[in-house]
Amino acid sequence: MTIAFIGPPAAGKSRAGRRLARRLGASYADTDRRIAADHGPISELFATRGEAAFRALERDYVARALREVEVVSLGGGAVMDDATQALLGHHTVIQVLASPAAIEQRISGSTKRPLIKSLDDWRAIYERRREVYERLADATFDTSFRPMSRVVDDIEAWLRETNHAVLGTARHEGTSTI
Ligand SMILES: Nc1ncnc2c1ncn2[C@@H]1O[C@H](COP(=O)(O)OP(=O)(O)OP(=O)(O)O)[C@@H](O)[C@H]1O
Ligand SMILES: O=C(O)C1=C[C@@H](O)[C@@H](O)[C@H](O)C1
Ligand SMILES: [Mg+2]
Repeated sequence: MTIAFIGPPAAGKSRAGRRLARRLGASYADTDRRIAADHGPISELFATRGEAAFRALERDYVARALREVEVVSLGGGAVMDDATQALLGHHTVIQVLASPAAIEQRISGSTKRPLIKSLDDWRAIYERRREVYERLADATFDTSFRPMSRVVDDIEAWLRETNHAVLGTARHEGTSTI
């Protein structure tokens, strides 16, 4: 059973997922990174092939990552796909969130997100997707204004409470502070 990180843009899906996997010695993938490695930057994909083509690619990359690795960070919009929603029902889904004030700092000056040019864009997207993120999530962790290592401490503690299978299968390095 894979652990999938979901949440709005810049919430911390990639950082939290990567860190958790490193700490657990678990296999990891970031679907945005995999798509970009194979097809070029996502902003260019949006510009040249359009969002619909990106979403079709994304669906396949998400399905493959959920089969292949123990921890996966999804793109922010991946959960809006019906097939992806159905697949996620068979996995452990962790939502990460951050406050608008934290998001504002993170997105300022960044051009890598084609759908987010301002905090208002972010708010509108989050409000549109909020119900879906909440419905799919097994647990939610706030990443605003705190070190990611502390966030990952909380996630690891939750996995222990729920006796998650990844703790038995991954090469666990319990005392690491990565
Ligand atoms: N806890 C944190 N404290 C400060 N900055 C953070 C924290 N978490 C993430 N960031 C910053 O926020 C940005 C987004 O983080 P990350 O890429 O992990 O988010 P994401 O949810 O994967 O976003 P994306 O929509 O790009 O996939 C990064 O620039 C990162 O440096
Ligand atoms: O929220 C979204 O729709 C997106 C988020 C990013 O992770 C990328 O997947 C892409 O920029 C689209
Ligand atoms: Mg990411």
